Amino acid sequence: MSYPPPIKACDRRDSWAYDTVARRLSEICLKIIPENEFSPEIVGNLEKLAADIPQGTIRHLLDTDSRDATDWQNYIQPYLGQSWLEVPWFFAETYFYRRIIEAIDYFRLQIDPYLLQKKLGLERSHSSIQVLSQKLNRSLKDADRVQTIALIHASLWGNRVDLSLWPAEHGDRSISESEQEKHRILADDSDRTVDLLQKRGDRVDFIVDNAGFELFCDLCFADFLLTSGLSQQVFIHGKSHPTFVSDAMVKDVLDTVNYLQNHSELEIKRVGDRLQDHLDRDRLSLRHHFFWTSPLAWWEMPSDLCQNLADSNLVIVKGDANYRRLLGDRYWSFTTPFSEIIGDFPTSILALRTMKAELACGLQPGQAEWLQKEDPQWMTNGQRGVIQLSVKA
Ligand SMILES: O=P(O)(O)OC[C@H]1O[C@](O)(CO)[C@@H](O)[C@@H]1O
Repeated sequence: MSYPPPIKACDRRDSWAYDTVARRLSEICLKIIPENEFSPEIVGNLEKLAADIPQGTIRHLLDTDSRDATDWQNYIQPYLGQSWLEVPWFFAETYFYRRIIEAIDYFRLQIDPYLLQKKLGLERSHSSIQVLSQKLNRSLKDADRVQTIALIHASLWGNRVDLSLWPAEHGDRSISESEQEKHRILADDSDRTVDLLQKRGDRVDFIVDNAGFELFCDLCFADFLLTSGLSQQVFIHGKSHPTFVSDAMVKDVLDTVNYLQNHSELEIKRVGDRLQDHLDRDRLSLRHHFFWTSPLAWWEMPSDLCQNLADSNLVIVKGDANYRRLLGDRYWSFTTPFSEIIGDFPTSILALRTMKAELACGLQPGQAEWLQKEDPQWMTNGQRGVIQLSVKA
C-alpha cells in the first residue's frame, strides 16, 4: 500500500498543526504548573520544555530506565536534531506528551498532571450525565435498534469534550441536542454497526479517548451492550500514562465508576452499580498498552496487541487523535474509502470521531468543498463528526 505523506507543522503556517506546535503545546505545558504542587526542579523542567518549543530540536529521552524507553529510542532516532516544526505532527505531539512524563518524573512519582482537569471535566458535565443516565436506564427496558443508535451517537458527541482544546473552566461542552446534530454527521454507518452487533457482537473493544464526560458516554454504551445481551464481553483499552491532557487511563475508568457508584442521585448511581457488577464478573475488563501513547500508525501495531484485538468482533476507536493514528496522520484524499485505509486489520473497526484536525477520508465527492464554503473551520471546531465502519468479512 502506498501512503500519502505525513502531516507536518511546517507544511502550512495557517494550519492547525502549525498553531498546535508553534503555540498550543508550550501553553499546555505551562498550564499544568499552577494546577499541581510540583517541586522547583520539576517546575524548572517544565519551563525549560515549554521554552524549547517550537525552535528547539528533538533529543533522546533522559528517563532511560522507564518501560517504554527502548521503544522511544527507536521512534526518536530518525528525527534526532530536527526541529519540532519539521517532524511529523503526530510524532511531535506524542513526543511532547512523553517529554512531559519525563519532566515530571511520572514513572517514579505517579502524579497525573491533568487530574484536576479530569475531575473538573466530570463534575462540570453533571446535567448531561443526569440526562444520559435516565435515557440509558429507560432504554434498557427495550434495547432495540433506535436505542443502540442513540448510544452510538452519544458516544460520538461525547468526544467533543476534549480538555486539551477546551479546558474544563471554559464551560460545559457536553450539552447535546442529538436530533439537530444528525446533519453534522458527515458519514454515518450507525445502521450497519447495529446489523453487525446483532449478528456477532459477543466481544467488543473500546479504544477510549478522553476521561470525564466522553468516558462516561463510552461506559454507558458498554453497559448497554452487556446489559442488553448484545455483547458478553467488553474490553476498555486506556493509555499507559497521562497524555493529550484528558486521555483516559485504567485508573480514570475506575475513578469514574467509583464517582457514579457514590453519586447521590439514584439514576446515576444505578449506572455505576451495573458497571461495577460487570467489572466484578469480568464481563467488563480494563487494559492498557504503550502503543496507544506511541507515535506509531495503526498499521504499525505490535503483534501482541494485534492478536489480542483479532479475537474481538468489533473494535470501537474513539476520538480525533486515535483517528489520526488510524490514518497514519497523512494527507489522504477526502474521498478515499475508510475501509481502504483500514485494509486487512484482523477484525471490524468502528471509528467515532468529532473532527478536530485537518485530515479526513470516506467523504462523498464535493462534500468537502461544500463544507468549506459553509464553515471554513469544519475540520477543526469539533462541530462535525464521522461514524465510519470497516467490516471484516
Ligand atoms: O481528544 P481527541 O478527540 O483525540 O482530540 C485531540 C485533539 O488534539 C489534537 O491532537 C490537536 O492538539 C487533535 O488531534 C485534536 O484536536
